Amino acid sequence: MQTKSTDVLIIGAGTAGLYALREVKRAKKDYLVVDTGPLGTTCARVGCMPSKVLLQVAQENQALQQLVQEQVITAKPQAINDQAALKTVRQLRDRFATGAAQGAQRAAGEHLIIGKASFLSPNRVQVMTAEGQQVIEAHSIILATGSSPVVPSFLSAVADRMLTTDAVFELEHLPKRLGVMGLGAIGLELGLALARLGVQVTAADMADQLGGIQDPTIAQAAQKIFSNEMDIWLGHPAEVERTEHGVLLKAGNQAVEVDQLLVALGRKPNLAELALEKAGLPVDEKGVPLFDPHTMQIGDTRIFIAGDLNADRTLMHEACDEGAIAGYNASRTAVTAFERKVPLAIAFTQPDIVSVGASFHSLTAGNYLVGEAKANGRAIIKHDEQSLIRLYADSHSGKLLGASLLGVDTEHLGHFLALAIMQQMTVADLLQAPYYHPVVEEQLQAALQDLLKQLPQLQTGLPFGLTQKS
Ligand SMILES: Cc1cc2nc3c(=O)[nH]c(=O)nc-3n(C[C@H](O)[C@H](O)[C@H](O)COP(=O)(O)OP(=O)(O)OC[C@H]3O[C@@H](n4cnc5c(N)ncnc54)[C@H](O)[C@@H]3O)c2cc1C
Ligand SMILES: NC(=O)c1ccc[n+]([C@@H]2O[C@H](COP(=O)([O-])OP(=O)(O)OC[C@H]3O[C@@H](n4cnc5c(N)ncnc54)[C@H](O)[C@@H]3O)[C@@H](O)[C@H]2O)c1
Repeated sequence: MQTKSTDVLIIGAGTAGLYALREVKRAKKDYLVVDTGPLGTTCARVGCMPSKVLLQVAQENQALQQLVQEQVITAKPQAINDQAALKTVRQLRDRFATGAAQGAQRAAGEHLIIGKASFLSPNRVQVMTAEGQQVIEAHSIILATGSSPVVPSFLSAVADRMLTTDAVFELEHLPKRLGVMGLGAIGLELGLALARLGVQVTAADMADQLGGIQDPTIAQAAQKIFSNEMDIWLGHPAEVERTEHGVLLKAGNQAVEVDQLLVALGRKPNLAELALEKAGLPVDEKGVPLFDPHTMQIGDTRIFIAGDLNADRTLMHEACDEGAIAGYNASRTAVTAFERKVPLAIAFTQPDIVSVGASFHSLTAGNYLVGEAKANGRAIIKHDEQSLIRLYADSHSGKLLGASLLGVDTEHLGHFLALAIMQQMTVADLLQAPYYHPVVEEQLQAALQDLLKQLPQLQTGLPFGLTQKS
């Protein structure tokens, strides 16, 4: 059996692992990277990218249908060619995934080992490869093996009619009737995309609000908007039953027969095969190692954990930051604590659902104010009649704390607000920015004015948004 030694071993060559690798190389450390394959990252192969391509194709189809309905286009277009639509999604997906896989191969070069890694002891890992077993001894180890869809065992009865995100982008044809279990970001994005391609979608979530939206006013508005496109059942766990021609999706006292089932019940960290017990790591009740989110270090060990594997901030840009932090610290004796960025989450549902900064549940009653604005002219032009944005500000200082947004193109507003929160800007500061007309950003201006009216201590007596020339 071959034994190799290295400074840093990275397990998992996905987004977090590759960002870690960049820092290890910058520190000029010796390294090895192990991945089971397929390379190409979850984000590009089965995650962020194919889901956004599918949403784009679906929105284009929806826009076309709308023009037909308004008789702007009079010749009825042919029915959607689902095989071609799904092939288009795969073609673009393949471009992203191939690019990512080639990037991983280039970055790791001859230091890449394709195989399954598991611990033998705190600094020794065995790797099962096609050629046999290898043992690697490393001074520091970075764990970045990502996550996989949660599929409860009761679904095995309908396994042949069940899809997860690992399979949905491989479909050759669209089902006529689809059941969606779980209305988090995945269930919502994919349920809406498929509904916009003409699939009859019924989606169930046991939570009382969809998309994990915490702000009750935004949650209610989102439910109203998206219920126009698919049947939404909230508040009861979903169950299934096999039928002669499909699957009976049930929740509470509702039931519907569907042809296929998309399971979007969350993702679980890929911990099981790592044999963490042999590394003697401290873990929580779910078996996830206890780590410091500012250093990515597990306890006081030389083992670091980044990306979806730590089940903390399971988003692509967070995986990049966590990988970079882990790679930086794994390459040095002293560990540096890094500031984490302003929280930002976007579901690309058009109207988008955005949460930025302090979440609604984290606000303290009596210490915050809400500024609200509804759809403006530009939103209405973009067929978004019901958008709603809610900004939260500190009731004493007037600093912006966070926001919950529901509206077309609010992905961009979310970034603007994240920067403002990062800079600790007040409502009055933010109103000093120019707001062009007609743009969706004017909704921010309206919500900020709504806030400033409630903050007499920030008012100068001058017109809102204007300052005296010095
Ligand atoms: C459908 C979908 C849509 C999404 N959309 C978005 C979005 O729009 N925006 C966003 O920010 N996030 C989105 N996400 C989340 C985002 O994709 C993840 O947060 C991110 O990809 C996690 O990266 P990672 O490096 O932790 O994991 P991965 O990229 O999965 O990397 C893990 C790597 O580890 C390897 N591996 C696994 N087990 C082992 C082992 N035992 N030994 C060696 N190697 C192993 C795997 O082969 C893989 O290469 C989406 C996710 C899904 C599923
Ligand atoms: N645009 C984006 O940023 C984006 C898009 C897709 C996915 N993601 C990431 O992928 C991860 C996984 O997404 P997800 O949507 O699968 O997970 P999730 O945890 O966000 O949502 C799962 C949903 O399933 C529901 N659920 C669980 N068990 C149930 C049951 N028995 N019956 C009915 N409902 C049940 C939960 O209430 C929850 O709302 C998320 O953490 C997210 O960060 C992000």
